[in-house]
This record gives sequence, C-alpha cells and structure tokens, in this order.
Amino acid sequence: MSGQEPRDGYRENERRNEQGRTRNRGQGGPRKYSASAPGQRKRAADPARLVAFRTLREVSGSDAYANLVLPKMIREYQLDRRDAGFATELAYGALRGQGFYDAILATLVDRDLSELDPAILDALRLGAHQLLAMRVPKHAALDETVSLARAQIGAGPSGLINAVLRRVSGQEADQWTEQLGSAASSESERLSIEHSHPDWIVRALRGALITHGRDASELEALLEADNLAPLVNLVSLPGLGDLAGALESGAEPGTLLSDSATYKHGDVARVPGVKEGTVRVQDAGSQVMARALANIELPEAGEDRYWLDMCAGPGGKAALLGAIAVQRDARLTANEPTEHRARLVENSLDAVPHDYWMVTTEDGRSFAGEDFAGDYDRIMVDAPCSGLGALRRRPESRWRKAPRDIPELTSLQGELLDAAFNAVRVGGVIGFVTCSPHQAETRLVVEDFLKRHENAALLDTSAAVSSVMYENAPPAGHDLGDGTTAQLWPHVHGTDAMFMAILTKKA
Ligand SMILES: C[S@@+](CC[C@H](N)C(=O)[O-])C[C@H]1O[C@@H](n2cnc3c(N)ncnc32)[C@H](O)[C@@H]1O
Repeated sequence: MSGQEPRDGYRENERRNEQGRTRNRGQGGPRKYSASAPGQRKRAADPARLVAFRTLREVSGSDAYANLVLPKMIREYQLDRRDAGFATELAYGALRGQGFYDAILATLVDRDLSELDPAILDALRLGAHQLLAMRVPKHAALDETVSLARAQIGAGPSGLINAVLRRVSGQEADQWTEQLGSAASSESERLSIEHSHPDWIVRALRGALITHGRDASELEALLEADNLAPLVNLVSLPGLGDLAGALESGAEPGTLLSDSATYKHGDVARVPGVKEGTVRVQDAGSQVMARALANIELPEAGEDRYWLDMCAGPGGKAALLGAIAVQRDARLTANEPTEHRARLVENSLDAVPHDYWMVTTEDGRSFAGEDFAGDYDRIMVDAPCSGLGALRRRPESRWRKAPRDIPELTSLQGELLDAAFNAVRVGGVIGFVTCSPHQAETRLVVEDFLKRHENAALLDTSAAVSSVMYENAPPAGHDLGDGTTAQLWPHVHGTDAMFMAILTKKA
C-alpha cells in the first residue's frame, strides 16, 4: 500500500520526542490505566495514539463512522492541531490500509485474524500503519503501540502485539507488497492486497473504467487515488457568498470550476462565510453535477421555474441549486425522506432566501403519483448508491460494502428515475447522479430506464458537464464519457467518481 495521508506540514520531530510522545499534550482528556506496574503506567497515554485507537475501536466494535467519531475524540482529548493531524493520519490510514495490513498480519499470527480479540487486531493495524506508512521512527512506533496496548488491553496481549509488530518491522512496505503479491492467485487479488481494496471492488472498478470508455490500465492509479485523503473543496453560493475571505485565509482558487477553492489550512469552520453558510464545503464533483443540471438548456421552450431535488439529504447540491434558483427566479423543492437528514437540508438551505425553497419529506417514489405529473422543469435524482466513487472520503466504507447491496440499490434507483420521469414536464430535464461508477448503478440503470420509456431521451451529458469545467474541450485524457453520460474520476479529475446522465421527456 503506497497511499499516505498528506502530512499537512506535520513533522514528527517538531512535536514528538524520540518515543513519539507529545511534548505538549492536550489537557483534560480522560485517561485510562491498566492494572500494570506504575513504571509502565506513566508511558501509557500518548493522547494522539489513544484517540486513533479509540476511533478504530468504535469503528470496528460499534459500526461507527470514523469521520464522525474522530473529531469528537479530538475535542474530548483537546489535541492541538499537530496531534490532531497525527491522530487523523494514523486512524484513517490504518482503516484504509486494513486490507494490506491484515494480509501481512495473517502471515505472522498462528490463527485466523477473526479469532483475535478485535482490540488486539486494531492495535496491530495501528502499529503496522506507523511502521510501514508513516514517518515514525521504528522504535517509537513499536514502544508506543505496545504501551498503548498494555494500558488499554492488558499486559498479556501487549506481549503478543510486541512480538508480531517486531516481525512486521522486519521488512519495508514494498518488500511486504512483493512478498504478498507474488503469493496472490490473480491480478485482482494482487491489486486488492497491495492497494487495500476488497477484491470485488477492484473488479467492479476495473469494469467501471471499461464501461465508461477508459483504459483498464488506469486501475492502479484509481486505487491509489482512493487511498489519498481528498482536498477540502469550497464553493461559494452564487449571488450569496464570495470566496474573497477564504482566499485571504489561505484557500486557493479551484482549478476545476469557478466559484470554488481548495483549503488545506486546518479548521475550515474559521473560513469567512462558512459559519454563515454562504461558503460551503463540497466536493468539486458534486458542484459540477448541480451546475450542469442548472445550466443545461431545456430542450423545449417553456417555463423553467419549478425545480425538484428528489434525494436532497444532507443538502449540498440543494444549497447550490437553491442559490442558482434565486438568480433565475425559480423555486426549489428539496425532498429528503429521512427526518434528521431533512433537517440537515434545511440547515444547508438556510442561507438561501426562504421564499425560494421548501423541504419535503416524501419517499421519492411518491413523485410517481398522478398529482405530480409534469410538475417540474428540472429534477435532480442524486440517488442512494453504493458510494464506490467516494471511498477516499470514508476510510472504513470499503470494508462495509458487499456485492449483495447492489441489486437493491439499482432497483431503487430505477424506481426513483421512473418517478422523476412522471414528475418532469415534456421538454424538462432530469439529472440522474450517483456517487459510484459501478456499471450496474450507472449505465445499466439508464439503459433499463430508456427501455421502459419510449418517450425518454438522453441529452449530451458530457458536453453539459464539460461546459461547467472547461472553457473549451476537456484536456487530453480528461474525457468524461461517450457524450450521452458523464463520469468523473478521482485519479483524473481529482473529484469523487460521480456519474451523471441528463434525460429529457419527449412529447
Ligand atoms: C447520495 S445522497 C444525496 C446527496 C445530496 N444530494 C447532497 O448533495 O447532499 C442520497 C439521499 O437519498 C435519500 N434517500 C434514500 N431513499 C430515498 C427514497 N426512497 N426517496 C428519496 N430519497 C431517498 C438518502 O436518505 C440520502 O440522503
């Protein structure tokens, strides 16, 4: 596994002594000590490693999301910026790299990893990540992980952890990669281990590249991109916010589309406009999709006033569509069936004048009803999906998904599209979007839909998407698809792997 989190300026030797212990640890976080001897106790709590360990425990033990647990723990332990960076790199890196580290550990432990105490396995993963992918001195990675294990799990398991990690440290990451790769029984298994993705996802991504007109040889670059932390992208809501304050605070203008920026300087909540909601954190790919739907010319003249975001939670695209709706004197209905996510949509839209939008909480499929027939001019169907296009965002997500999830999602996606087709007027447009490049969740859903509706047609989606991103044609190698649909890629465009098909209803 070659993926490392960008270091965000973190320098091990600036803040941590040789043992990797902080010199200025945050005050007040809860400390836990085992019943071990006092001499062992004082080495027990490097707060950054403890935060990473506790995050892994919550993720593997309670199915928690790392991106929700980690910030809470960082606050609880009052980690300063550098320690927070260390804890984030450690926790996220260990979670992303779990497939690679487990493959190594499996060669060193005399039983199936599933038979190990999950806390021991988490400590081993943390140790392996420090040893093989972080610039932590070996002895610090070993000593501190063993101390942590002694304090958190007990003296007995720490002996096992010590012994196994010493053997992990016997080889560098690329030597492990070579050893494990040469034992793999297929190319996808080799890539799966080396780039720490489940085998079925490796195969699905390979198929996705081919489906969307790219070369299968890009697969490794795509897997590598999944192992890098995404940049924080900002968007200013058109007509409501601007990025001047963000740029003064160190943000850099976005290269992919206007009114966007990237930010690497820590707490994004401090960026002017973010608290007010007029500047928002949003992946550039999502920004592109919302703008492409708003900008495409309607194929038949008529009203362009009623817009629907059918699956709006948590409201990123709705905020952008709402702001554009104000500029066009259109009205946005942002629909989200899950109550708490509908509240998030309201919060997202709060900065947009309230006369221009409403939030509803219907099942999107109810828009198939007679009452809604032909009601809307533009509809966004940003459908629930496997999220295979956003693996870099949620470090644990790849381990939680399974091929059996896909059929249920694709049938819901088809039903939502059918409902949108009822609710769109003749000559209006539907943007079908997934944050997944999986063939079944993209091209196949659209192909099946077109078979069901003779009076549906695809518009030139890649031209619509491209016009938001590039002044002229896309640069060489940045093509978005064959015209009828558009697919973005992390390794090419630096965005999540978002798919879009823009459809219309003919008379
Ligand atoms: C990919 S997310 C949408 C992201 C959102 N458009 C944004 O940009 O922030 C899909 C959303 O669809 C919602 N959803 C799930 N089942 C649905 C259904 N039957 N009808 C409408 N929305 C549904 C989920 O709760 C989730 O919030």
